[in-house]
Amino acid sequence: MSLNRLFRLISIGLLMLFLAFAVALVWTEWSTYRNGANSVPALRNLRLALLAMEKISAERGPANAFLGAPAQQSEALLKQLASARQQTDVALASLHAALEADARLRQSWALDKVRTVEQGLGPARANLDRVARLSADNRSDVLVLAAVAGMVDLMPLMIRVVSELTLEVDRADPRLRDGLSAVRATASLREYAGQVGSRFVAPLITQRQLAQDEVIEIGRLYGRIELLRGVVAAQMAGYVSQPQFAEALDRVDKEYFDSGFQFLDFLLQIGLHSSSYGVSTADLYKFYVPQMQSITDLRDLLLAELMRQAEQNNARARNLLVLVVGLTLTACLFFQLLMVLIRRRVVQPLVRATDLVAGLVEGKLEQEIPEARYRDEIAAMMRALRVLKQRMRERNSLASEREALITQLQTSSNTDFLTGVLNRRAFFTQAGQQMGLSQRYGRGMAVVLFDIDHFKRINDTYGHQAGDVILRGVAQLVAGLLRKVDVLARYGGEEFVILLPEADLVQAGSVAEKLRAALEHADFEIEDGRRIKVSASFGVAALCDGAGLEELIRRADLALYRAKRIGRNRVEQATADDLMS
Ligand SMILES: Nc1nc2c(ncn2[C@@H]2O[C@H](COP(=O)(O)OP(=O)(O)OP(=O)(O)O)[C@@H](O)[C@H]2O)c(=O)[nH]1
Repeated sequence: MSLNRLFRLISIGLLMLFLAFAVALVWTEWSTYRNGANSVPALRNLRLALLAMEKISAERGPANAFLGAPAQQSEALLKQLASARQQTDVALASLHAALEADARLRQSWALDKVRTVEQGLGPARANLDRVARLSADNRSDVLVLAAVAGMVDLMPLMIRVVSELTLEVDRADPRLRDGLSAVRATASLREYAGQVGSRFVAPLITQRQLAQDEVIEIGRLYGRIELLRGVVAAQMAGYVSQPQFAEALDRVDKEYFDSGFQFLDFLLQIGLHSSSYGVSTADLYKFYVPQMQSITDLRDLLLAELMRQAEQNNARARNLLVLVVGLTLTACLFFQLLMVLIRRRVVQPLVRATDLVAGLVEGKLEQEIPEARYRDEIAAMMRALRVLKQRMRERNSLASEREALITQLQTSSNTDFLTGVLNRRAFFTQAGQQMGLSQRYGRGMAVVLFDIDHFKRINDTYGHQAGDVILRGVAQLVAGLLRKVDVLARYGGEEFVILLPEADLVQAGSVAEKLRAALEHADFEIEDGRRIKVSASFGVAALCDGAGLEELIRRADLALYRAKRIGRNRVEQATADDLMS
C-alpha cells in the first residue's frame, strides 16, 4: 500500500474516532443541558404543589377554630375561614393550571390527584360547615372527628402530588437532590405539625379527656415531628454557613419547637388526666398556628435557594455545552488542518521524492526536481536530489566522453592514418577471426595482395605528397569495389591486402582482375591538378589443405612476386609450386 493511501486511510480512521468521541461528548453535555432546562419549570410546579398543600393545611386552622367556636364568635371566624378557603382554591387552581400547561404533566397522575383533591375539598368543607353550625350539644365527638378527618384525609393525595413533582425535579437535575430532601422534610414537618394540632380539636370542642387512641396517635406524630426535626437539621448542614439559613432554622427552633410545640405539650399534659383545658379551638388557632409560619418560611427560603441553584446549574450547563461544542469544532478543524498540513508537507513531498529517486535510478535525468516551498528537511532532500541529478549528469557525460575516446582510440589504432583503411595489425586481428570461422565451418577464404607498380618512380617524379594522394585514391577506389564482408588493409608502403571470406581461388582471381582493370582505367588528380594513371600487380591465394593465414599470405605474396616479375599490371594465382615451396 502506498504511503499516500495509507496516510489517507489513517486520517479517515482517526477522524471517525475523533468525531465519534466528539459526538458522544456533545451529546452528553446536550442531554445534561436539555434535562437541566426542565429543572426550573419543574421546581415552579413543585413550589405550587407545596403551596397548595400548605394552604390546605392552613385552612384547617380557622376551620377547626370555627368548629369549636361559640355562636357569637362564628362570624369573625367564618370570615377568616372564607379567606383561607379562597387562598386554598387559588393555590390549587394555580397548580392545576400549571400542570395542565406543562405538556409532560398534562396526562400525569399528579394532575389526576389534584383534580381529586379539588373535588374532595367541597364535600369535606360542607361536612365541616354542617357540623360547625350544629348547636354545642349536638356537636358530638364522632361528628367533630369526622369533620376534621375529612380535611386531613386530603393530605396523602397532596403528598403524592408533591412526591411526583419532586421526582420530576430530581430527574431534571440530580444535583438538587439534597436541597429537595430538605424542602420535603420541611414541608412534611409543617404538615405533621398541623396534623398534631388537629388532634386536639375534638377534645377541646367536646371538653373531654384525650382518648387512648388519640394519645397514641399524638405520640406517633410527636415521634415523626422529632424525627423530621433531626432530618431537617441534618439536611440543613450544608446551608447553615449562610446566615439567612441559620436564622431561619433558629426561628423554627424558637417559634415552633420552643413555643408552639410547648403549647401542645401543655394541652397534652392536661388531656391525659382531665378535660379542663381552659382554652378553645380559637385559642389553639391563635396561639399554635402562627408558630408554624417559621417552618413555612424555612421551606420557602430553601425553595428559593433551590431555584437559584437550578438556574445557576442551567447557566453552567449551557455555558459548558457552548464551550464543548466550540472546543469540539475547533479541535475538529485543527485536526483536519493538521492532517492536510502533514499530507502536504510530509507525505506528498516524500512520495514525490520517492518517484524522483526512482526516476533518477532509471536514468530519467531530464525530469524536473521542484523547488521545495518551505525551508525544511524536505527542502534539504530536494536540494540533495538536485545535486545527485547534477552529479549523475556529469558522470554520464564523462562516461560518454570516455566511451567516445575509447572508440576513437580503437578506430585510430586499427586504421591506417594515410588511407583510412585498416592497418596491418587490425587486418591480422579480423582475418584471424575469419580464418577461425572458415576453418570451423569448412568455408572457403581467399587473400589478394596487390602492389602499385613503379611507385618509387611516381614519388620521384611528382613528389612524396603526390604519392600519398595516389595511395589514398587507390585505397578508396578498391574499398568502393569490395563487398561489405571483404576486409581491405594497407599491408605496408604501397602494398595492400584483401581478405575475401567464402571465396575460392577462381572467385578471388575475378575480384583481383576487376580491381586491376579498375585501377588501370582510373587516374588520380594530384595537387597541381595533373591527373596520374597507375597500375598494380595482384597475387591471389585461396584456402586449401588446412593452411593458416600466414601461409595463405605467403602464397599470395609469391603470386604477386610472379606478377611483378612477369610484367606487372596483372593478376597471378598461387600455383601448386607455391604450395610446396
Ligand atoms: N609517397 C609515399 N611513398 C611511399 C610510402 N611508402 C612507401 N613509399 C615508397 O614506395 C616506393 C617503393 O618502391 P619499390 O619498393 O622500389 O617498388 P616500386 O618502385 O613500386 O617498383 P615495383 O614494386 O617493383 O613496381 C619507395 O620509394 C617508398 O619510399 C608512402 O607512404 N608514401
